[in-house]
Amino acid sequence: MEAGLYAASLTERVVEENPRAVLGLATGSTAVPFYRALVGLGQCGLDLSSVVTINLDEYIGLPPSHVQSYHCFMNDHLFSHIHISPENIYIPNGTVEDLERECNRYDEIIRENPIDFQILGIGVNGHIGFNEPDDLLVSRTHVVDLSPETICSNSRFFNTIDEVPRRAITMGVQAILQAKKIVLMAFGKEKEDIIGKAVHGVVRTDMPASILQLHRDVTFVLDRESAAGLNYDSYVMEVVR
Ligand SMILES: N[C@@H]1[C@@H](O)[C@H](O)[C@@H](COP(=O)(O)O)O[C@@H]1O
Repeated sequence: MEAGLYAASLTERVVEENPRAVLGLATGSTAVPFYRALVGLGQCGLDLSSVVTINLDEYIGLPPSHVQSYHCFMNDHLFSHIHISPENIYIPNGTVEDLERECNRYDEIIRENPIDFQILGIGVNGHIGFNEPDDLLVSRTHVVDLSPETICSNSRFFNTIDEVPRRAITMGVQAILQAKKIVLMAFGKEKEDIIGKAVHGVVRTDMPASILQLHRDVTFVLDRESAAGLNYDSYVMEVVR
């Protein structure tokens, strides 16, 4: 089965059980096939009109109209293709003056809308959302200085590396861990090492995704390349990118 479709079918089950489910959403190239499949399921009758969506993160300084903002990504890949009311869509606003207030506002939204289903990608350095490797992990929504690895990795979406924002607002690890179900998607050779560490390694704040080992319901949707370091053959259903 195609990986994006597999992840989307897990979402479908949640939405069929609860049409008002709260979906925690991610951006990044890994998520693109997931959204394509979800839009396809929507066209085949899956009713997404009452779901609430809460995105993980947004760059600071990019207006929603900027082509590389996560607002724009979500509109392009999902929201413009499904029927969903705009008041049910939450994405941090990285253009406000008072960022601390925005973080508090976002935590209040998450508190009022506990996440049923969280989609995650993973950064090349093991970040989830924009929770970067550090001496500590922050539980609440916060402003983060992006690491040099993340800036370098995400520069592929910008004309020059200087255009990549240096800071972002991200949901903290508490909201992620409180999601009832988590699906992390990762593809390609460049994710093999971090997937090995996230799944089998010790739980460390300098490998943020390893904290998912503390959650009771996480599904990793991987291709052969990203899963090459794991010994889970008998547990893994074959998916293709
Ligand atoms: N903040 C996002 C993450 O949420 C995402 O997981 C990561 C992976 O991106 P990609 O899927 O393009 O490798 O990209 C960004 O940094």
